[in-house]
Amino acid sequence: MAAIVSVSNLSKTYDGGFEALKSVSLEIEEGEILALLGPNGAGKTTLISVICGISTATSGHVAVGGHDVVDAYRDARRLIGLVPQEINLEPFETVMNTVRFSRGLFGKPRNDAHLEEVLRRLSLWDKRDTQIKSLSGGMKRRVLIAKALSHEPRVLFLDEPTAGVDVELRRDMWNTVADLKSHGVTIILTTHYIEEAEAMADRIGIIARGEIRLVREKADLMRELGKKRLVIELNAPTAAVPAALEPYDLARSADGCELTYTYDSRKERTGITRLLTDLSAAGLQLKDIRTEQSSLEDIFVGLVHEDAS
Ligand SMILES: Nc1ncnc2c1ncn2[C@@H]1O[C@H](COP(=O)(O)OP(=O)(O)OP(=O)(O)O)[C@@H](O)[C@H]1O
Repeated sequence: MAAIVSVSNLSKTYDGGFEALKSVSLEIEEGEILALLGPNGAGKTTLISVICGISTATSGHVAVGGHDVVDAYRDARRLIGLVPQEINLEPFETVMNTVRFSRGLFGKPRNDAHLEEVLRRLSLWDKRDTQIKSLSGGMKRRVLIAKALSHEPRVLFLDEPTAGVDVELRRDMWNTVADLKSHGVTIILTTHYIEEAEAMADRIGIIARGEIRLVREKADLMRELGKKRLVIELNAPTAAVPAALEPYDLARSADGCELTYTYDSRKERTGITRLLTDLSAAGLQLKDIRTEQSSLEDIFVGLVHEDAS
């Protein structure tokens, strides 16, 4: 797949001297859902703002659909829909007029058939003549998406789509995003909910302190997360891992009291039963055993801590 958004060596230093983005490079492929996961203040909104042409970079380049976001601002901006964090709608306007007006701002000719399709897809068609002020919070968020889709963009940016939203609405938003993807929209969303990145994304990028720390296929990350560790506590410390146990590639703790076996929990045969038999044959006595599993949360927290230290 070809990259629809290409970010290269992007840096942003705010006026006060704060470096919010540090040489960020990222390729976003057409049709994918990329989740940018990062703690508060990591630089997610800044990155989106620069890509969308709302904020200017200090150095580096961004191209959307091959158009440079600075030199060919209009061409790039036409391809982008942006759903902001804040609900900024005109309360007395109707849903239909809101999206119609938004489309007009992009200089696109009136196309009510397209707007009908967008509103239907977002379950807002029945509300087309309703004033914004009479809508629920969840519906207002959907109107923001409808507005962002009004001019037929190819890439949709969702900045913290479910911040402060209850669980039910969050799931509703996840379904909406999946549906948009099935209609060929490329989606980049920012979130600090790990669960959200897991639920929606094809790829996950972790951003911390203005740097992209990792970008991986979610499936690969999940495969890694499928790895479990069996920690074996011994009755007495062992000076070394017995030769008979070498095939298990056990890690010995510094004090020799624990041996750790890493295995794939999703495999039919984990090797645990055989390991326990072999341990006892090697003369090691167990005091206790426990399992541990690394999660995206561990990876995330690890990266963020490493950063803070
Ligand atoms: N206009 C500005 N002037 C100076 N510093 C700013 C400005 N806007 C943002 N920052 C700083 O840049 C950093 C990144 O902010 P940004 O809003 O991009 O983070 P974020 O990852 O979107 O955070 P959140 O999850 O809280 O929305 C923060 O430390 C913020 O205080």
